[in-house]
Amino acid sequence: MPKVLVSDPIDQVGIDILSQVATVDVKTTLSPEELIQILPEYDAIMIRSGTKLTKEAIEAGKNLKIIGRAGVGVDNVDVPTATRMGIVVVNSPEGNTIAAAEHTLAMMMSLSRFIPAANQSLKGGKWDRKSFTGVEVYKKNLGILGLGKIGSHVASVAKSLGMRVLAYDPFLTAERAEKLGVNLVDLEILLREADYITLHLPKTKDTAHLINAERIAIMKDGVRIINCARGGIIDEVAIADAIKSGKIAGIALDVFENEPLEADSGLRELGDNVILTPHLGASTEEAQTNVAVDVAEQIRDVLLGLPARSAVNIPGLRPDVWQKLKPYLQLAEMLGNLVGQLAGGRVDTLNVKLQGEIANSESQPIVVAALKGLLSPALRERVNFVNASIEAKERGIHVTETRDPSVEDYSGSIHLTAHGNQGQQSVTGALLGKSEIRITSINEFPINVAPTHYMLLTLHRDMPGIIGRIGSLLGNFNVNIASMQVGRRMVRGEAVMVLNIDDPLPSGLLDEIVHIQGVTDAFVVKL
Ligand SMILES: NC(=O)c1ccc[n+]([C@@H]2O[C@H](COP(=O)([O-])OP(=O)(O)OC[C@H]3O[C@@H](n4cnc5c(N)ncnc54)[C@H](O)[C@@H]3O)[C@@H](O)[C@H]2O)c1
Ligand SMILES: O=C(O)CC[C@@H](O)C(=O)O
Repeated sequence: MPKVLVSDPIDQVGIDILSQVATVDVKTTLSPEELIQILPEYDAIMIRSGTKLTKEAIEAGKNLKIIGRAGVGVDNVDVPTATRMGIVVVNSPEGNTIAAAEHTLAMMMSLSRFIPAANQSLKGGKWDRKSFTGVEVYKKNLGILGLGKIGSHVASVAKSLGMRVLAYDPFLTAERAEKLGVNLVDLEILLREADYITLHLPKTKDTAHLINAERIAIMKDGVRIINCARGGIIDEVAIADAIKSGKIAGIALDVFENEPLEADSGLRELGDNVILTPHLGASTEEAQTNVAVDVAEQIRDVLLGLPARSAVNIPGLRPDVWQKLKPYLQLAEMLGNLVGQLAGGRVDTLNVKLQGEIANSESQPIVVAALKGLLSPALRERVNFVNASIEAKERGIHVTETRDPSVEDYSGSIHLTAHGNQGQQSVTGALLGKSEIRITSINEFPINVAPTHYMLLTLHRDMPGIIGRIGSLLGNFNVNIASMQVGRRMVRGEAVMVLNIDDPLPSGLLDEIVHIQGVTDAFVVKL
């Protein structure tokens, strides 16, 4: 049984799913050192935002196949290291959308009506109504930074509260914003016009300290800010200063530059107009069930050899799409392996052409499969679907993609062309029925060969006697031929022969074959 480590509190439903296929250890109080010490034992790890999977931790996880993040943000995972090590990283992109949006709205209302402070005051024995006169959100401007899943839900609720919604999101189309009934504006306009500003974007090098002293200075006096996205998008020192000066009327933070927030953080000292929650955006029963199921199912599937539906470092495939593409992925991998062996030396460019019924399919997984096949003779089990693209890039292999739906020889086929330091080679493959793989051309010579473990390929002149001579040579060396195919474009022109052989070719025999008169080249292929 594979072993899965659950290192943050996860809903029991997730543990039950994992237990169907693995031994599950739940250890939620590990120090970073303890984590590094035990990670080599595990095939998978499931985390929330508490566990930090640093480069060092991931490198210690020598047997890890998958990292499951029960939530959206993967900023606590060193994804490039995982990718380099061929570890799939999956998340739950939608499981906690509503929870985070509702927490944001609750923060906005709490800021407007001083609910936490009024509650504290009343429980402290007072009946103070004067200190807690709030403001209405009705007819106010809400500025949303990042109009993705959470931002969009906040926008639609805010509109129904009678707010005017402005959004800044450089990656969003004007059509999408219009459909949401939101005014898409420049950052500066949003900062100048908003009465409330809420953040819903990822933390990247471009968004770090996006809200800083300079940008606070151009905001309306009395603005209220909410951050339920990620700590560090706001400069905490700058907002604390702006609260103290009265420039900002209120701020509600669910996320912090350092989590857990330091016990002596200055933010804890600020007044009633500052509301702090300990990263609770995703903490609803419903969201925790959603993310646990979503991620546990993906870990279970990957441990069973199935694809993940929302991997962040490989193309995620829906099960129905995967069922359809699976035989083509196997075909692409075999063809990549074949064309790489024919190319012999270094490959600089690989063209992947999707033909017939798959011409309009998602190409990325097929390209990745072809690259995995291409690199597998050199990298063996070190290359997989996760790191094939990176490994190819690091080796300077440039990938191009083309599509031709008009090719109708087979229902769907894949054509690969590899250019390298030893020239150009091309292969085509198709499926017979639903899943039987056939090689249907080599260097544009039509053939129809079922690939086998050992194959001998020759390029030769189509003339009497050549095939017999090659056959006798193999017989002399006790190599058994299982089947044979010849492809040619014209009688007595150039031809290709593919022999499926039962045994590996003894050393020196290939050289003898190449020296037969009329043979221009010969290759031994091991698939
Ligand atoms: N507090 C919590 O517990 C909690 C829960 C869930 C999600 N989150 C966080 O909330 C954030 C949003 O999550 P989501 O699911 O809506 O993500 P999403 O990917 O659906 O949306 C993010 C949006 O940000 C936009 N964006 C990216 N860079 C930007 C930039 N420089 N300026 C403006 N917009 C930019 C993107 O175009 C996208 O539309 C993430 O940081 C996520 O980690 C927090
Ligand atoms: O794990 C959590 O509770 C927080 C999750 C949240 O930050 C996310 O990005 O999905």
